[in-house]
This record gives sequence, structure tokens and C-alpha cells, in this order.
Amino acid sequence: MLIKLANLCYDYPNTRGLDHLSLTIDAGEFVCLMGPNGSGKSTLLRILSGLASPKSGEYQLHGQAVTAAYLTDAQQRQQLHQKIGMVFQNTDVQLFNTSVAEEVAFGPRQLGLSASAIEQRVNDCLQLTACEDLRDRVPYQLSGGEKKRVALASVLALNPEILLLDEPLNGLTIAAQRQMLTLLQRLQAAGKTIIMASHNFQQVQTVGQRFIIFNRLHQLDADMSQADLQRQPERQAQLMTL
Ligand SMILES: Nc1ncnc2c1ncn2[C@@H]1O[C@H](COP(=O)(O)OP(=O)(O)OP(=O)(O)O)[C@@H](O)[C@H]1O
Repeated sequence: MLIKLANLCYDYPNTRGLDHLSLTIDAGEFVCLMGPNGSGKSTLLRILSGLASPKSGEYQLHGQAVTAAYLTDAQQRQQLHQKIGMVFQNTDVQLFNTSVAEEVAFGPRQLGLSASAIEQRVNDCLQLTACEDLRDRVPYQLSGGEKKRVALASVLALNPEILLLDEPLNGLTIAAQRQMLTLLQRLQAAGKTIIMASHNFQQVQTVGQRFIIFNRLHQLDADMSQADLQRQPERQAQLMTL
């Protein structure tokens, strides 16, 4: 078991973010988080990535409890960030370098890799995400779809085992959405665990292998495999309306 959540709750100052969430996720799964606006999908991704810590309940990664105390240790935080990479809903918050190549090199440089190892990673990640033509461009000036690919490239440069993606299809053309999902499938085939929040059931229904669905009360409403979901037309109809 890769991830275990037990009775996890998270509260913002005036609202609940997640209510008593318990689930496990195994290595290599392709999980779609779904549910209405404000149901807790982004909150869960923030907790998994270590950007927020649960107010109560437990989050374990590889059997290690990830607590507020654990996250205050810079070395432990860095280890977590090497295992889990996140592509944010608003990619502008994660693109801050002056060129795409620099953006992708930033993480490996922080890890202290050699110049040739960094160059190799940058080339590999740009190629994987079809960003080679963008390498000298200014990230901030790219289109929405290009920014998403560069953000993914910069996350992949740290070679995380788990990829978290918050609405990675938002703002993309249908063709770019398909391209992004195909890339995520390839990454899963290469052994990554993919956990993605999306409203776009039409696009993700054939790609996601497991659907974790939240309700308006920030609780787990359903947790089902793609095969289970295919046998439930009413549930499919509900997800189409999100
Ligand atoms: N920074 C914040 N401060 C206060 N409340 C917040 C904050 N971020 C989220 N919330 C609240 O927490 C709840 C869960 O929000 P969250 O962003 O996790 O939902 P979501 O399922 O990702 O929604 P969406 O589909 O709109 O992205 C909502 O009620 C939201 O209003």
C-alpha cells in the first residue's frame, strides 16, 4: 500500500475542507478525484503533497505518518517532494524561471545533480511532454496548454513516483486534453501513480481506472473502479453534470 488515509479531517477557518476521509491507494493506480465544486478535491491534493497537514486523522505514505511535525523538518519535506510531484490548477504559481529549460532544470539543480545529469533530465522531460520547441521561451508567456505541459515537465524532472494533478485539462482544447491524458497513461505505464482531480468526466472516464467521488459535505460519496462505474448509468449521468 502506497497511501493510507484514516479518518482524515481538514478545516479551513470558516469551512470544512474534508470530513472523515478513509481510503488507501496502491502504487501504479490511475485515480480520478471527482465531485462538485468545493467538495474537497484540491484540499486532498494539498494534503497528499504536504502543502497542508490534516487537522485530525492520519495520512501515511509508505507506512510513514506525514504529520505537521514531520513536515516542519526541511529534509523530510524535501524527501516527500521528491516522491510526490504536483501540477497545480493555476500553473502560474509554479512557473517562475526565465526560460522553459531553466524551469525544468530548477528542481534537479536543487537536488545538487551534476550539470550533465541535469541536462539529460531536462532533455528527457522536454521530449516526454512534447516541449522541446519551447525550451528557450519564457514560461509566463506561454499558452494555457503549453504552461500545463511545462509544469508537468518540471515536476517530472524530479522523477516523483506519485503525480498529483489538479484539473490538468482545464483551459485545454479537446486535442490538447487527449494529448495530456495519453501522456498521463504513458507515465502510468512507466510505473507512476497518477491522482488527478477533474470535472471532465467525458474525457477522463476511459482513462481513469478508479473514481473517488466526494459529496457537497466534503465526505467520500463513492469509491469505484472503472468497471463498476460502467455498470452504473445513474452515477455516470451524475458525473457528467459536474
Ligand atoms: N484557502 C481557503 N480558505 C478557506 N476555505 C477554503 C480555502 N480553500 C478551499 N476552501 C473551502 O474548502 C472546501 C473544499 O474546497 P476545495 O478547493 O478542496 O474543493 P474542490 O473540490 O477542489 O473544488 P473545485 O472543484 O471548485 O476546485 C470548500 O468549501 C472551499 O470553499
